[in-house]
Amino acid sequence: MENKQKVVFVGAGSMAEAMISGMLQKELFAPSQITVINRSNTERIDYLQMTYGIHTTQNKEITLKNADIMILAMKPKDVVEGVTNIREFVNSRQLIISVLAGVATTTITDLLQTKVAVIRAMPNTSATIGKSATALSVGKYATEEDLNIAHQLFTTIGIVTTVAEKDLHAVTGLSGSGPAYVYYLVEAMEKAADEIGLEKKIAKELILQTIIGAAEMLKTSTKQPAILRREVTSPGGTTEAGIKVLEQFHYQEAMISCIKRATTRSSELGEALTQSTASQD
Ligand SMILES: NC(=O)C1=CN([C@@H]2O[C@H](COP(=O)(O)OP(=O)(O)OC[C@H]3O[C@@H](n4cnc5c(N)ncnc54)[C@H](OP(=O)(O)O)[C@@H]3O)[C@@H](O)[C@H]2O)C=CC1
Ligand SMILES: O=C(O)[C@@H]1CCC=N1
Repeated sequence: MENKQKVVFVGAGSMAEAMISGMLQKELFAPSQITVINRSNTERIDYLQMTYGIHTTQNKEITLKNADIMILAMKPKDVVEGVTNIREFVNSRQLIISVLAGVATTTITDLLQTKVAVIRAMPNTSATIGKSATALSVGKYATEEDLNIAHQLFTTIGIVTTVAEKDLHAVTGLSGSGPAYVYYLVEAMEKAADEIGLEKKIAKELILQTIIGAAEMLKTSTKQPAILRREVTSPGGTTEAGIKVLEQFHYQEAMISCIKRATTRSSELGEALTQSTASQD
Protein backbone atom coordinates (compact mmCIF):
# COMPACT_ATOMS: atom_id res chain seq x y z
CA MET A 1 0.00 0.00 0.00
CA GLU A 2 1.29 3.48 -0.82
CA ASN A 3 1.20 6.24 1.71
CA LYS A 4 3.01 9.51 2.21
CA GLN A 5 2.98 9.77 5.97
CA LYS A 6 6.08 11.00 7.70
CA VAL A 7 7.03 8.97 10.74
CA VAL A 8 9.45 10.17 13.41
CA PHE A 9 10.83 7.83 16.06
CA VAL A 10 11.72 9.69 19.23
CA GLY A 11 14.14 7.18 20.74
CA ALA A 12 16.49 5.05 18.70
CA GLY A 13 17.01 1.89 20.73
CA SER A 14 16.24 -1.81 20.28
CA MET A 15 12.49 -1.37 19.94
CA ALA A 16 12.75 1.47 17.43
CA GLU A 17 15.16 -0.59 15.33
CA ALA A 18 12.96 -3.70 15.52
CA MET A 19 9.99 -1.67 14.29
CA ILE A 20 11.93 0.09 11.53
CA SER A 21 13.35 -3.18 10.27
CA GLY A 22 9.92 -4.81 10.16
CA MET A 23 8.14 -1.77 8.70
CA LEU A 24 10.62 -1.41 5.85
CA GLN A 25 10.47 -5.09 4.95
CA LYS A 26 6.72 -4.80 4.39
CA GLU A 27 7.18 -1.62 2.31
CA LEU A 28 4.26 0.28 3.85
CA PHE A 29 6.84 3.02 4.35
CA ALA A 30 9.83 3.97 2.25
CA PRO A 31 13.06 4.68 4.20
CA SER A 32 12.73 8.36 3.22
CA GLN A 33 9.48 8.60 5.19
CA ILE A 34 11.13 7.58 8.45
CA THR A 35 13.30 9.79 10.66
CA VAL A 36 14.89 8.79 13.95
CA ILE A 37 16.03 11.09 16.71
CA ASN A 38 17.42 10.34 20.13
CA ARG A 39 18.92 12.22 23.05
CA SER A 40 22.66 12.18 22.36
CA ASN A 41 24.05 8.97 20.83
CA THR A 42 24.99 10.11 17.31
CA GLU A 43 26.80 6.84 16.52
CA ARG A 44 23.53 5.01 17.01
CA ILE A 45 21.72 7.35 14.60
CA ASP A 46 24.52 6.94 12.05
CA TYR A 47 24.23 3.15 12.36
CA LEU A 48 20.45 3.24 11.78
CA GLN A 49 20.85 5.58 8.84
CA MET A 50 23.55 3.38 7.26
CA THR A 51 21.70 0.13 7.89
CA TYR A 52 18.18 1.11 6.88
CA GLY A 53 18.64 4.22 4.72
CA ILE A 54 16.27 6.18 6.93
CA HIS A 55 16.54 9.89 7.65
CA THR A 56 18.19 11.69 10.46
CA THR A 57 17.89 15.40 10.99
CA GLN A 58 19.85 18.42 12.06
CA ASN A 59 16.62 20.30 12.57
CA LYS A 60 14.43 18.49 15.06
CA GLU A 61 11.92 21.35 15.14
CA ILE A 62 11.01 21.17 11.44
CA THR A 63 11.14 17.38 11.38
CA LEU A 64 8.81 17.07 14.34
CA LYS A 65 6.44 19.79 13.14
CA ASN A 66 6.12 18.05 9.75
CA ALA A 67 5.60 14.58 11.19
CA ASP A 68 2.28 12.83 10.70
CA ILE A 69 3.08 10.12 13.22
CA MET A 70 5.48 10.34 16.16
CA ILE A 71 6.50 7.09 17.78
CA LEU A 72 7.73 7.57 21.34
CA ALA A 73 10.38 4.92 21.97
CA MET A 74 12.49 6.16 24.86
CA LYS A 75 12.64 4.36 28.22
CA PRO A 76 9.81 5.18 30.65
CA LYS A 77 12.33 6.89 32.95
CA ASP A 78 13.15 9.34 30.14
CA VAL A 79 9.59 10.14 29.12
CA VAL A 80 9.22 13.38 31.08
CA GLU A 81 12.37 14.89 29.59
CA GLY A 82 11.78 13.37 26.15
CA VAL A 83 8.16 14.45 25.78
CA THR A 84 8.68 17.87 27.35
CA ASN A 85 11.43 18.53 24.80
CA ILE A 86 9.14 17.84 21.84
CA ARG A 87 6.03 19.44 23.31
CA GLU A 88 6.22 22.74 21.41
CA PHE A 89 6.44 20.92 18.05
CA VAL A 90 3.38 18.73 18.54
CA ASN A 91 -0.02 19.70 17.18
CA SER A 92 -3.46 18.18 17.40
CA ARG A 93 -3.44 16.91 13.78
CA GLN A 94 -0.63 14.49 14.54
CA LEU A 95 -0.85 10.95 15.84
CA ILE A 96 1.34 10.03 18.78
CA ILE A 97 2.11 6.35 19.26
CA SER A 98 3.80 5.34 22.48
CA VAL A 99 5.48 1.96 22.95
CA LEU A 100 6.61 2.82 26.48
CA ALA A 101 5.97 0.08 29.02
CA GLY A 102 3.55 1.10 31.73
CA VAL A 103 3.12 4.73 30.71
CA ALA A 104 -0.55 5.79 30.46
CA THR A 105 -1.89 7.73 27.49
CA THR A 106 -3.06 10.40 29.95
CA THR A 107 0.54 10.82 31.14
CA ILE A 108 1.57 11.52 27.54
CA THR A 109 -1.24 14.02 26.88
CA ASP A 110 -0.61 15.70 30.23
CA LEU A 111 3.07 16.08 29.38
CA LEU A 112 2.28 17.32 25.88
CA GLN A 113 -0.37 19.73 27.17
CA THR A 114 -2.17 19.22 23.85
CA LYS A 115 -5.42 17.47 23.00
CA VAL A 116 -3.68 15.11 20.64
CA ALA A 117 -4.46 11.54 19.66
CA VAL A 118 -2.33 9.03 21.53
CA ILE A 119 -2.31 5.32 20.82
CA ARG A 120 -0.45 3.14 23.29
CA ALA A 121 1.14 0.03 21.84
CA MET A 122 2.98 -2.91 23.30
CA PRO A 123 4.90 -4.73 20.57
CA ASN A 124 7.90 -7.00 21.08
CA THR A 125 11.31 -7.26 19.46
CA SER A 126 10.20 -10.02 17.08
CA ALA A 127 8.99 -6.99 15.09
CA THR A 128 12.46 -7.19 13.52
CA ILE A 129 11.29 -10.12 11.41
CA GLY A 130 7.63 -9.16 11.16
CA LYS A 131 6.58 -11.50 13.99
CA SER A 132 5.67 -9.13 16.79
CA ALA A 133 2.64 -9.79 18.95
CA THR A 134 1.31 -6.26 19.48
CA ALA A 135 -1.58 -4.97 21.53
CA LEU A 136 -2.98 -1.46 21.08
CA SER A 137 -5.21 0.73 23.18
CA VAL A 138 -6.62 4.17 22.50
CA GLY A 139 -6.15 7.36 24.45
CA LYS A 140 -8.84 9.93 25.18
CA TYR A 141 -8.43 11.98 21.98
CA ALA A 142 -7.73 9.12 19.56
CA THR A 143 -10.41 8.28 17.01
CA GLU A 144 -11.34 5.08 15.23
CA GLU A 145 -9.36 6.40 12.26
CA ASP A 146 -6.26 6.87 14.45
CA LEU A 147 -6.64 3.31 15.69
CA ASN A 148 -6.93 2.10 12.10
CA ILE A 149 -3.72 3.91 11.15
CA ALA A 150 -1.87 2.41 14.12
CA HIS A 151 -3.33 -1.01 13.37
CA GLN A 152 -2.11 -0.81 9.80
CA LEU A 153 1.34 0.31 10.92
CA PHE A 154 1.76 -2.46 13.49
CA THR A 155 0.37 -5.07 11.08
CA THR A 156 3.55 -4.55 9.07
CA ILE A 157 5.52 -5.96 12.01
CA GLY A 158 3.29 -8.83 13.09
CA ILE A 159 -0.11 -9.59 14.54
CA VAL A 160 -2.14 -6.86 16.24
CA THR A 161 -4.94 -6.91 18.76
CA THR A 162 -6.74 -4.14 20.64
CA VAL A 163 -7.26 -4.20 24.40
CA ALA A 164 -8.55 -1.90 27.13
CA GLU A 165 -5.70 0.30 28.36
CA LYS A 166 -5.74 -1.27 31.82
CA ASP A 167 -4.88 -4.63 30.22
CA LEU A 168 -1.69 -3.36 28.61
CA HIS A 169 0.25 -4.06 31.82
CA ALA A 170 -0.66 -7.74 31.51
CA VAL A 171 0.21 -7.71 27.80
CA THR A 172 3.59 -6.22 28.66
CA GLY A 173 4.30 -8.93 31.25
CA LEU A 174 3.17 -11.65 28.87
CA SER A 175 4.16 -10.84 25.30
CA GLY A 176 6.13 -7.58 25.53
CA SER A 177 8.74 -9.22 27.72
CA GLY A 178 7.85 -12.69 26.39
CA PRO A 179 10.67 -13.15 23.87
CA ALA A 180 13.17 -12.81 26.74
CA TYR A 181 11.60 -15.76 28.56
CA VAL A 182 12.05 -17.93 25.49
CA TYR A 183 15.64 -16.75 24.99
CA TYR A 184 16.32 -17.53 28.65
CA LEU A 185 15.01 -21.06 28.11
CA VAL A 186 17.28 -21.46 25.10
CA GLU A 187 20.26 -20.19 27.12
CA ALA A 188 19.53 -22.93 29.68
CA MET A 189 19.17 -25.58 26.95
CA GLU A 190 22.51 -24.52 25.48
CA LYS A 191 24.21 -24.74 28.87
CA ALA A 192 22.66 -28.17 29.43
CA ALA A 193 23.76 -29.36 25.98
CA ASP A 194 27.30 -28.33 26.83
CA GLU A 195 27.19 -30.15 30.16
CA ILE A 196 25.89 -33.36 28.57
CA GLY A 197 28.70 -33.25 26.03
CA LEU A 198 27.12 -32.11 22.77
CA GLU A 199 29.06 -30.03 20.30
CA LYS A 200 27.88 -26.36 20.35
CA LYS A 201 27.04 -26.12 16.66
CA ILE A 202 25.04 -29.34 16.61
CA ALA A 203 23.26 -28.46 19.86
CA LYS A 204 22.29 -25.03 18.54
CA GLU A 205 20.75 -26.53 15.41
CA LEU A 206 18.81 -29.14 17.38
CA ILE A 207 17.56 -26.63 19.97
CA LEU A 208 16.46 -24.17 17.31
CA GLN A 209 14.51 -26.73 15.32
CA THR A 210 12.96 -28.07 18.53
CA ILE A 211 11.68 -24.59 19.44
CA ILE A 212 10.48 -23.85 15.90
CA GLY A 213 8.82 -27.25 15.61
CA ALA A 214 7.06 -26.92 18.98
CA ALA A 215 5.92 -23.36 18.12
CA GLU A 216 4.54 -24.54 14.75
CA MET A 217 2.78 -27.43 16.48
CA LEU A 218 1.21 -25.02 18.96
CA LYS A 219 0.09 -22.84 16.08
CA THR A 220 -1.27 -25.50 13.73
CA SER A 221 -2.52 -28.29 15.98
CA THR A 222 -5.99 -28.27 17.48
CA LYS A 223 -4.61 -29.98 20.59
CA GLN A 224 -4.02 -28.14 23.85
CA PRO A 225 -0.39 -27.64 24.98
CA ALA A 226 -0.88 -30.14 27.83
CA ILE A 227 -2.00 -32.82 25.32
CA LEU A 228 0.94 -32.10 23.02
CA ARG A 229 3.22 -32.41 26.06
CA ARG A 230 1.64 -35.72 27.07
CA GLU A 231 2.23 -37.05 23.55
CA VAL A 232 5.97 -36.54 24.05
CA THR A 233 5.89 -38.10 27.50
CA SER A 234 6.09 -41.91 27.34
CA PRO A 235 5.24 -43.59 30.66
CA GLY A 236 8.47 -44.40 32.47
CA GLY A 237 10.46 -42.66 29.73
CA THR A 238 12.96 -39.82 29.46
CA THR A 239 10.53 -36.89 29.23
CA GLU A 240 8.61 -38.00 32.30
CA ALA A 241 11.87 -38.22 34.23
CA GLY A 242 12.90 -34.76 33.02
CA ILE A 243 9.54 -33.08 33.69
CA LYS A 244 9.51 -34.50 37.23
CA VAL A 245 12.67 -32.46 37.84
CA LEU A 246 10.98 -29.33 36.44
CA GLU A 247 8.08 -29.96 38.82
CA GLN A 248 10.50 -30.33 41.76
CA PHE A 249 11.90 -26.91 40.81
CA HIS A 250 8.35 -25.50 40.50
CA TYR A 251 8.92 -24.52 36.86
CA GLN A 252 5.32 -23.54 36.13
CA GLU A 253 5.00 -21.55 39.36
CA ALA A 254 8.24 -19.77 38.48
CA MET A 255 6.92 -18.83 35.02
CA ILE A 256 3.59 -17.66 36.44
CA SER A 257 5.35 -15.56 39.11
CA CYS A 258 7.69 -14.16 36.46
CA ILE A 259 4.82 -12.96 34.26
CA LYS A 260 2.89 -11.58 37.24
CA ARG A 261 5.96 -9.69 38.48
CA ALA A 262 6.63 -8.23 35.01
CA THR A 263 2.96 -7.15 34.88
CA THR A 264 3.21 -5.47 38.28
CA ARG A 265 6.43 -3.77 37.22
CA SER A 266 4.60 -2.27 34.24
CA SER A 267 2.01 -0.80 36.62
CA GLU A 268 4.77 0.53 38.88
CA LEU A 269 6.51 2.26 35.96
CA GLY A 270 3.25 3.96 35.03
CA GLU A 271 2.05 4.85 38.51
CA ALA A 272 5.13 6.83 39.44
CA LEU A 273 4.56 8.98 36.37
CA THR A 274 0.78 9.26 36.66
CA GLN A 275 1.20 10.79 40.11
CA SER A 276 3.88 13.25 39.07
CA THR A 277 2.30 14.41 35.80
CA ALA A 278 -1.46 14.34 36.46
CA SER A 279 -3.15 17.39 34.98
CA GLN A 280 -4.77 19.85 37.33
CA ASP A 281 -7.98 20.27 35.28
N1 LIG B 1 13.02 -3.70 24.12
C1 LIG B 1 11.83 -4.30 24.11
O1 LIG B 1 11.72 -5.52 23.99
C2 LIG B 1 10.57 -3.49 24.21
C3 LIG B 1 10.61 -2.18 24.61
N2 LIG B 1 9.45 -1.48 24.73
C4 LIG B 1 9.53 -0.08 25.15
O2 LIG B 1 10.27 0.62 24.18
C5 LIG B 1 10.95 1.69 24.79
C6 LIG B 1 12.38 1.68 24.36
O3 LIG B 1 12.99 0.49 24.79
P1 LIG B 1 14.38 0.03 24.17
O4 LIG B 1 14.38 0.30 22.71
O5 LIG B 1 14.60 -1.34 24.67
O6 LIG B 1 15.35 1.09 24.92
P2 LIG B 1 16.84 1.51 24.54
O7 LIG B 1 17.51 1.85 25.82
O8 LIG B 1 17.44 0.50 23.64
O9 LIG B 1 16.63 2.87 23.71
C7 LIG B 1 16.15 4.04 24.30
C8 LIG B 1 16.32 5.17 23.31
O10 LIG B 1 15.69 6.33 23.83
C9 LIG B 1 16.54 7.46 23.58
N3 LIG B 1 16.26 8.54 24.50
C10 LIG B 1 16.50 8.63 25.81
N4 LIG B 1 16.11 9.83 26.28
C11 LIG B 1 15.60 10.51 25.22
C12 LIG B 1 15.08 11.80 25.07
N5 LIG B 1 14.98 12.64 26.09
N6 LIG B 1 14.66 12.18 23.84
C13 LIG B 1 14.77 11.34 22.79
N7 LIG B 1 15.27 10.10 22.88
C14 LIG B 1 15.69 9.69 24.09
C15 LIG B 1 17.93 6.89 23.76
O11 LIG B 1 18.87 7.78 23.15
P3 LIG B 1 20.35 7.99 23.74
O12 LIG B 1 21.01 6.65 23.57
O13 LIG B 1 20.90 9.07 22.89
O14 LIG B 1 20.18 8.36 25.20
C16 LIG B 1 17.77 5.57 23.02
O15 LIG B 1 17.90 5.76 21.64
C17 LIG B 1 10.79 1.53 26.30
O16 LIG B 1 9.88 2.48 26.76
C18 LIG B 1 10.24 0.14 26.48
O17 LIG B 1 9.35 0.05 27.54
C19 LIG B 1 8.24 -1.98 24.37
C20 LIG B 1 8.15 -3.27 23.95
C21 LIG B 1 9.29 -4.15 23.89
O1 LIG C 1 11.78 -4.67 29.78
C1 LIG C 1 11.05 -3.73 29.47
O2 LIG C 1 10.73 -2.87 30.31
C2 LIG C 1 10.54 -3.61 28.06
C3 LIG C 1 9.04 -3.64 28.00
C4 LIG C 1 8.67 -4.95 27.40
C5 LIG C 1 9.94 -5.50 26.97
N1 LIG C 1 10.94 -4.75 27.28
